[in-house]
Amino acid sequence: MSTEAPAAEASTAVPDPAPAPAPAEEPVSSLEKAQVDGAGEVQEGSPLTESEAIVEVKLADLQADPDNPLFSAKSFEELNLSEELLKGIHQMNFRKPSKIQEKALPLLLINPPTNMIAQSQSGTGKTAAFSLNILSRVDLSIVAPQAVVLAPSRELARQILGVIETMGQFMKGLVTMAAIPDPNKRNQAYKAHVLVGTPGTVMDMLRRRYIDPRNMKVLVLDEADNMLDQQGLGDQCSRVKALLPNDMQTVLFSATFPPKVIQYAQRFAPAANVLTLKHEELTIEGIKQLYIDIDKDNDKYSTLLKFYGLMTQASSIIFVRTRATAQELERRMVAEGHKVAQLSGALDGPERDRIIDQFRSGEAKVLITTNVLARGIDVQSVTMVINYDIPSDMHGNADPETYLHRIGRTGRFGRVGVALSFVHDRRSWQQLNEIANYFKTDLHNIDTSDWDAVEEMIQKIIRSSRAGKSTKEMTDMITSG
Ligand SMILES: Nc1ncnc2c1ncn2[C@@H]1O[C@H](COP(=O)(O)OP(=O)(O)OP(=O)(O)O)[C@@H](O)[C@H]1O
Repeated sequence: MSTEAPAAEASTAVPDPAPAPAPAEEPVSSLEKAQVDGAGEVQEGSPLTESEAIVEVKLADLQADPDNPLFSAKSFEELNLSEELLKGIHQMNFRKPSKIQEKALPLLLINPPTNMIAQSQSGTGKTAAFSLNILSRVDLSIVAPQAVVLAPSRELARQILGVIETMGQFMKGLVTMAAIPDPNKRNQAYKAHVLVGTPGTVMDMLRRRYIDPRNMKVLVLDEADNMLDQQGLGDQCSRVKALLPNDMQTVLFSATFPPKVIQYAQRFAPAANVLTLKHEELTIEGIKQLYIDIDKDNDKYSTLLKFYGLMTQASSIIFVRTRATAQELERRMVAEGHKVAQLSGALDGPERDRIIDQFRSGEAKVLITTNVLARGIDVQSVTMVINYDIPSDMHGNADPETYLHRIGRTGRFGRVGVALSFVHDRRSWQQLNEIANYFKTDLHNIDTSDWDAVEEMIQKIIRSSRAGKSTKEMTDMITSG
């Protein structure tokens, strides 16, 4: 009986089916399956080719601005990385480290290894920071697990695995494996240097001795606040840690560390170097945050349809609260001839893999999903995020952290994006206000009296690059729409 924690989504629908006993994956590259953004692969025929080129050029400006989270004073060459890793980074088209990479890496690479708790805005390259540490510490002559990364969803685990494989492609003999639920593969030893998985599967595999803990050196929790704060996931992470050697380097990364979690995080990773940010510093300037005031709940759907044309210009994600809403929206939109895909924890693993891969490849441009994909998913072509339901907790209180992670699916590493939130009643209005106050950020109302103007304004944002533009200039651009 597997113990995978339920996905972080409101479950008015069926609970997660109990996944089959955890499965080992073939130790083959999952690169064919997982797109790895930043790997320098040309997206042939992609409508984004032009804007990708603009981002390349403008990135240099952003990385030269000390106030920008992408800024760095150093080069990758100065960060004490091996030749193989520098080649991997070069292959991924990374020119300069971001602030978090520049700050975290020297501390992570110090010997004896030190724990770390690190926070940095969404889309600023945290994955590369912890992956470079792992790959620097792996001894290739021992083919046994030496590092394990835990992530809250199978999609994120597969994505991180893809990044590690691309980054480590010049390390001869490197073997990596995913530890995520897969009913077709079971009772198989994890003979790999690096594992990336979901906490329940990793826990099961350690308990059943398919993962040998004896050579383990590094434990990473990505989206650590979420993993430690969620009841099921938190327990599983603690159990994994208890089954690993005591002297593991424990590394916790996230864009958000609410105060109530940080103390627990410090117990989980004792004596850690801590890099944190104020919540006012967390919003990304390149994400234009808009909201639309809808009179009646019933009009939400017809309002959504008005944005369909904009949604399909590049890629978009529509976030809803429950699986049932996700399914319902998909059904209605498909019935009306729109091309949309839907992913929630109600689907089985292979189906989820198929859908996220379709979305990454651009085959599906509009994805309807729940909070299960709110965190970590990196698809550079996402220019629009729609909060069809404002993120809230089980008591109906605003959930600013989830809002930040959701909107952070766009505006990745210097790109521009639009985040549009639907407000339809007093409660959703209060929730959005709370979120705006929490981050001390301005949200702009969309004037629905002239849809052509709305469309033109959003088009302008999607096409523009924020490089060199101050917040004020960007704000003027929106308000002058
Ligand atoms: N130094 C760099 N130069 C250029 N691109 C980079 C660099 N570091 C990372 N990237 C790219 O930036 C994107 C975002 O990186 P990543 O997914 O690691 O962000 P993150 O900080 O983990 O975000 P989130 O908080 O949403 O999980 C990826 O496409 C990655 O390839």
